[in-house]
Amino acid sequence: MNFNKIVEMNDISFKYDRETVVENIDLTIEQGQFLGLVGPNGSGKSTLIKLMLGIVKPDKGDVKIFGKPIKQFNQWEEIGFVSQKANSFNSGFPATVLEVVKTGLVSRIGAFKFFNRKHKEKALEALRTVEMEEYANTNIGELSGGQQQRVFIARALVSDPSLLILDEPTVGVDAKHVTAFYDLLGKLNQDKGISLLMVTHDIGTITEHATHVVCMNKTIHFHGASEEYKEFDDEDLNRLYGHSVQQLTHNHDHEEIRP
Ligand SMILES: Nc1ncnc2c1ncn2[C@@H]1O[C@H](COP(=O)(O)OP(=O)(O)OP(=O)(O)O)[C@@H](O)[C@H]1O
Repeated sequence: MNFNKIVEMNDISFKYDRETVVENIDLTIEQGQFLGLVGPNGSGKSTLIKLMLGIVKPDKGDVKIFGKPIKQFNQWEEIGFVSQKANSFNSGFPATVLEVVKTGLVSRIGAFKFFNRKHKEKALEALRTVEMEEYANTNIGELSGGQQQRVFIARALVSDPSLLILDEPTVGVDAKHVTAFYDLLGKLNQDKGISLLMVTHDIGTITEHATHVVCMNKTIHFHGASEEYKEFDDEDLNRLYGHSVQQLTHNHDHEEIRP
């Protein structure tokens, strides 16, 4: 879609019950950006995404998607979303990879319409992009976590989104496949022109790949170019977050600990 600002969040606050978990957030995602969203556990990252997708409504502030107030926005095929738990199908799940990817077209063609040959081609093309075409007829549950994650990216890509949002996509992905996964994201961003927002705890790796980094802990403490973030020393980071940067780390075994 031809509008430079994909997402605009203006002075957003949100609370579950009585606890405010997102406070006074201003955030814009522009076409072409690859944003890494980092912050400690429970800092509101997933909630921020829910606010962006209209899954929860802010108590204060407004969200615009492609310049339209979120309430009026209805072209949701423009925003692809891969959730944290996408790669957790067990081996008995009765759907092939191709069938899973085709469900990504439902918002475009309607839930009760039939898939045709064109849709199959689209799904195969998305699988080619993530280098999983050869598994089209394999049951999704037979794939590894990393392979399943690629399939879910294909499902999000099949409707040609402008922005792909990924919530901790490397959790459960074998460490040796994480590099290839980032290469895939780089290809989507640079070759296909898809904007990316990725939630991660892997600060070291994300700053190597993303164009921009957003650090949040209820509110945004830093939003700028990855290059700028990489210049920070421990003291700068402690000042940014108001506490030790160690609190930014997570206990996933395969993830890096330090920026
Ligand atoms: N549905 C809910 N009802 C009540 N509180 C919630 C709900 N979802 C999240 N929270 C709380 O809101 C806060 C922010 O949670 P959120 O999941 O957005 O953080 P996060 O940064 O994504 O965390 P993590 O890195 O652990 O995934 C946490 O304190 C969490 O316990």
